[in-house]
Amino acid sequence: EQPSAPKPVAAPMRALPWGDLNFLQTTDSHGWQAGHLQEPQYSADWGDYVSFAERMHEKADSEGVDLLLIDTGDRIEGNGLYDGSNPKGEYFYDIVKEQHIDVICTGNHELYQADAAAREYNLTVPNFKGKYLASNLDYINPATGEQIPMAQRYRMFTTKNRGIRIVAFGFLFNFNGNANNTVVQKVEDTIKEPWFQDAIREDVDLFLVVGHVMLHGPEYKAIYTAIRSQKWDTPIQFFGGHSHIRDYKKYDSNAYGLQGGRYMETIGWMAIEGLGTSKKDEAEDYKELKVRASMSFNRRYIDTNLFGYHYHTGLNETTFPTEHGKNVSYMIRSARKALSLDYAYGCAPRDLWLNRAPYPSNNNILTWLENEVIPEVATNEERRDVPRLAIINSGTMRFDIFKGAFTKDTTYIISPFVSKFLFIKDVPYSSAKGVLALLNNAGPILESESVSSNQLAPPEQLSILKDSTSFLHSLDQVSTSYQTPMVSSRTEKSPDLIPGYTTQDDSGSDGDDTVHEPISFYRVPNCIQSPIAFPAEGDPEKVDVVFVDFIQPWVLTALEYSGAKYTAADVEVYTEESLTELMAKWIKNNWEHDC
Ligand SMILES: Nc1ccn([C@@H]2O[C@H](COP(=O)(O)O)[C@@H](O)[C@H]2O)c(=O)n1
Repeated sequence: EQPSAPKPVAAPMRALPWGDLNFLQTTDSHGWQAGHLQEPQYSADWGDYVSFAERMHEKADSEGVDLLLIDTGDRIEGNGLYDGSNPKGEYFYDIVKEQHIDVICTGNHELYQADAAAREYNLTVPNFKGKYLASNLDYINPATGEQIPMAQRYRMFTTKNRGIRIVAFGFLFNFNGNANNTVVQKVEDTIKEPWFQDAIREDVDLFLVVGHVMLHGPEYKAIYTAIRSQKWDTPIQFFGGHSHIRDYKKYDSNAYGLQGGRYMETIGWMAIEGLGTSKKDEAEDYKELKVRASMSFNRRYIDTNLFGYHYHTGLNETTFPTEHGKNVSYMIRSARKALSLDYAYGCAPRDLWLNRAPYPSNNNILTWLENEVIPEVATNEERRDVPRLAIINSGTMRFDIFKGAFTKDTTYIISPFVSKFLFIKDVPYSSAKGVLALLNNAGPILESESVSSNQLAPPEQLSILKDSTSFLHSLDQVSTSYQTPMVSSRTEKSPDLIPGYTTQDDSGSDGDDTVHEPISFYRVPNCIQSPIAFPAEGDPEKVDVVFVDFIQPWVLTALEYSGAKYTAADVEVYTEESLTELMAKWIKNNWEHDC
C-alpha cells in the first residue's frame, strides 16, 4: 500500500470458494491504482493486487486448478494518477500493464476523448497483446482514415492446469458518446456477424463473455440468447461493468454473470466447479455427463485491503508481498510524487457525500455546489450582471469529499471531466425556468436512440432504483469509522462490524467477503441549478442558460419542450476553464489552508 494509506481493517470475513476455474475481476477502476488513501477498507494499491494475484496463482497451481484475471474497462478518468498529468496518463499505463490480465476490454471512458482512445489503441492494446478483446469496437487510423478493429474480436485458449477450452469475447455496451476516432457497433448487430456466429459454434468447455456491459441490460440478454441458440447447456461466464455496483446474475443454471463494483473498492471473485479434466477424469467414461452434473458457480466481492488479502492467501505482512508487487507500489508512489497529487488546495470543513447524504442537505456535495460554488464560478466577466440559470448534471460528480485536506488528487476524484460551461444567451425566462424540471422528471420525452436521461445522474443510479437508508449510524459516526482504522473492541475472532457494502444479489446476501454494517444510499436528481444575479424582486424577462457541455443535447431538447427552439449554433462558450479547474480555484479561495 502507499505510505499515507490508512492501516488495514480487522473485520469478520467469509472465505473464498475455489473451483476448477477461478477468476479475479477488476472493473471501473477509474485510475484508483493507488488505492483509497482516506478509507482503510479500500487502502490496498495495484502493487498489492499484483502480489495478491501472484500468491493466488501459486495457490491455484499447487491445487492443480486455474486462475484467470479479467478487467472490464473504464480504467481511466477519476483519479489524479491518470488525470493529473498533461497529456493524461503519463505514468498510468506503465503501472496498469504490470498486472497480468488474461482478458481485458474497453469501457466508455476510454472513448469519450479522442486522445484517450488513441492512447488505448497505441498503448493498452499492445501492452495486453493477445489478451485485449474488442468484439464490437473499431478504431479509425488517423493516418489513413481506415476503420480497423480496435483489437482482436475474440480469443480461443486452453487453461494451463485443467485444460479448459475457452472462447472469450470482449464487448462494450451500445455506447454513442464516443469521440469520432472510434466506432462502436451495436451488440445486436455484432452477434449477427459471421465471425461471431462461427465462434459460438466452437466445441468448447466455456464461453467467457467479458464486457463493459451491465449484467441486467439488453446487450447481455442478446448475447446469452445467441449462444444458447447454438449451445443449449455449455457453461457461460459473463463479467460486467459500467454501473459501479457489486452485482451477480443467474441467466440459467449453467450461465452466470459477475460485476465487481468500482474504483478499486472491490475485486470480484468467481469460482466454477465441474469444468475441465485431470488425468484421472480423462480415464473415466461418460466424462461429459459427469462434468455437467456437478457444475457449480460461486462468487465473492473482495474488499481491497491488506487484512483481506492476507486472510485469503493465508499469508502475513512478511510473507505476502512479492518483489514485483512491491516494485509496482513504488512506481505508484513515485508517480504520485512527480504529479504532486498530495498538494492541498484547502481543507474541507466537513464530509460531503454524493449518495450517502440526502439531497438537499448540509452534507450533500450537490447542495454545496448549488449554494456555494456554482453561484461564484459560473461567471463570464462580460455578462457578470446578466441573470442566469447555471445547470450541471449530478453525474459530473463522481465521489465524496472527506473532511480534511482537499488535494490535487481529490479534484480529479470528484470531477475528472474536462467539461466547460457553455451558454445560450437571452432565453425568455418563461421557457428557461421549466428546463430543470424537465431534465429531472421528463421521462420519455428525454429518451431517444442517442440521449437518455439516466445518463445524467451518477452511474450507480442505473441499478439502485430506490433509497436505502441505514438505521445504524448518523453521518458523523459513519465518517469517523471510515477514517479511523478499526480496533476491535471484542475478541480477535469477532471484530466489530464496520460500515460498508452489504450486497443483495441473485445468489443472496453472502457475497461480500467482509461482513459489514450497511451504509445509506440516497438517489439524487439528474441535474441541479443555481439562479445567479437575479433581480431582488420579480422575475427577469430574459436569462442566460448556462450549462456544462456534456448536457447540451438534453438542454436543447428541454428548451424546445418549454417553447424555445435553439440549435447547437446558438450555443457559445461561457467559461474557458473546466468545472474541475473552477472548483479547485473556489476551494483555494474559500477553504482554510491548514487542516
Ligand atoms: N463529460 C462527462 C462524461 C461523463 N459524465 C457522467 O459519467 C457517466 C458515465 O460514467 P461511467 O463511469 O458509468 O461510465 C455519464 O452517464 C455521466 O453521468 C459526465 O457527467 N460528464
